[in-house]
Amino acid sequence: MRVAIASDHAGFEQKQLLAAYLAEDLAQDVLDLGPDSDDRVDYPDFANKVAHAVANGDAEYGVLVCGTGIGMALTADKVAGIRASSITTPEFAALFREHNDGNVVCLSGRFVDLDVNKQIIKTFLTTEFGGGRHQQRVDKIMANDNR
Ligand SMILES: O=C(CO)[C@H](O)[C@H](O)[C@H](O)COP(=O)(O)O
Repeated sequence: MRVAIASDHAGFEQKQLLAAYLAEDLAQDVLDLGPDSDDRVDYPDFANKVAHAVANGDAEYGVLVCGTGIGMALTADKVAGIRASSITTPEFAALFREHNDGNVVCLSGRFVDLDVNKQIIKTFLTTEFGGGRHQQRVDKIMANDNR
């Protein structure tokens, strides 16, 4: 599976470690869309890179890391085809996949420990969408893409 990942300066350190975790421990094909240093950048520029990679099929899932995960989620979720959320626990990661068919998970590099973010990513990538009643709700969310 191909997973796109990016961060801003606040998420850079964890992004580097999480990209290695994805490749080495979870055996994913990782598309690292930057940045290459912790120089200050604007998170929407990197959220857009990952969101468009997922929306156009270059990657199946996306991972974004900023200070809180919130700014990344706000940006990525505005791209057609994207269901992005800030996630801070593995339990929410499971429900984000099972109920919402989330495709871009947004993490906090400043307030959530690396080990918890690893668990979130693992859960996010291994939990299936539940379908059924959840599908009709996701369809209603995605109808907003055409408005
Ligand atoms: O987007 C955010 C908040 O929703 C992220 O936490 C950013 O990383 C943060 O805003 C960056 O702030 P900084 O003061 O420029 O480091």
